[in-house]
Amino acid sequence: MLKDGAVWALGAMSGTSLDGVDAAMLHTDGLRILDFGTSGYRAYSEGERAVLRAALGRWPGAGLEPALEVIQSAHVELLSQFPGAQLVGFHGQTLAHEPRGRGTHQLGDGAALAQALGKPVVWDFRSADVSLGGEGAPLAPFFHWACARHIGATKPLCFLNLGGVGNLTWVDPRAETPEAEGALLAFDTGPANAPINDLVAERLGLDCDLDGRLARKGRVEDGALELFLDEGFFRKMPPKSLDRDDFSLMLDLVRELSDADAAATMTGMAAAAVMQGMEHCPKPPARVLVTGGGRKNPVMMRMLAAGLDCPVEPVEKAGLDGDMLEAQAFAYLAVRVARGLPTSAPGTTGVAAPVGGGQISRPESVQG
Ligand SMILES: Nc1ncnc2c1ncn2[C@@H]1O[C@H](COP(=O)(O)OP(=O)(O)OP(=O)(O)O)[C@@H](O)[C@H]1O
Ligand SMILES: CC(=O)N[C@H]1[C@@H]2OC[C@@H](O2)[C@@H](O)[C@@H]1O[C@H](C)C(=O)O
Repeated sequence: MLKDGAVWALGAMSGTSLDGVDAAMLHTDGLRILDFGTSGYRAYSEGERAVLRAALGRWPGAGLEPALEVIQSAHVELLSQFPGAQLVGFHGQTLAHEPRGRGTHQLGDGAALAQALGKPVVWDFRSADVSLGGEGAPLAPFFHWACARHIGATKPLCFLNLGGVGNLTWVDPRAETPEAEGALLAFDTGPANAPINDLVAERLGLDCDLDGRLARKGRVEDGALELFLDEGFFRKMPPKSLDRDDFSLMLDLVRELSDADAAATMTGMAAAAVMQGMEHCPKPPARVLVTGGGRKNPVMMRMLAAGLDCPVEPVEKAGLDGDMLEAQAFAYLAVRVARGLPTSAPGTTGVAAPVGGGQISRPESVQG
């Protein structure tokens, strides 16, 4: 276990949108952010993405070797470019997530990665939380607390991650630790970019609706939006989390619409899901800081700004890096695991008591 001192940790995240691996260095003692370091990105090739896509929904077992090979080799390639890292936080690729059912599955072999990099690797961050009754997600909220303190926030604020799935964290920066009662409330809001990506891939062979160019030309179809908001998920109190494809029915709701109207409606659904989620905040936030790829979609940002009564801004407005926040989060969580500190709490995953997820693998030469 690490002593109290700060370390340079390297976090790596392969998100639900399957675009690639993000990696970022963070100097932290597991409580405070002392400094941000360099970062990098390794995109998946078309072929690699197809292999990963084919593995979505799968649980550990035979047949995953090609997908595992993609994850391991992409991570080794990217993470070897950070020789200064003292510890690695390796999220892996979520293939399936059913916290009240079969569990949660992040593909990746932390022991093999530790061996390949010659560094200790913290991995399997979500299982312990799930086995103790938590949702296993979202896990970035403890880092959001550290970010809120780092930027000098004095009033409650929200972090909104618009990735493949959306997740919202309400944080009270006056709390002394992230696990303190009332410090955090976090949950997945609903689908964000994943269904939009799926729509434009299916209809137009595109990766995403870049800059909302398609949605901008369309109009939100209210009937489809209402049917979407009828989903039981939105009435559920937090904590709650989602699998990437839990809302694949969305594609059916827009099937009859033109490409532009379908894109506008799906963008509207992602924004409306966030607005529903905001109603769960214990107190109105002073601002909503948006991270993840969705913050680059001006149509989505405009819809959010129109629907919420506080400023909605990309995290860059507060000096943070919205492309790397999740990778930094897993660097932060890795240090917390190594120091024996919790990484989730009742307010973030619904787990009964604060819990430290993640296991540590060390390369054989430095074992013990
Ligand atoms: N300029 C842009 N215009 C529109 N959408 C964009 C733009 N840039 C990124 N995106 C969307 O953001 C997605 C990537 O977001 P991000 O990297 O936050 O997802 P992720 O980390 O894989 O997901 P998650 O947080 O759910 O694990 C892209 O797949 C795309 O849909
Ligand atoms: C099971 C899983 O991998 N969930 C992801 C996903 O992507 C966004 C949202 O759904 C969030 O719950 C989580 O990721 C972020 C990094 C988190 O744990 O905070």
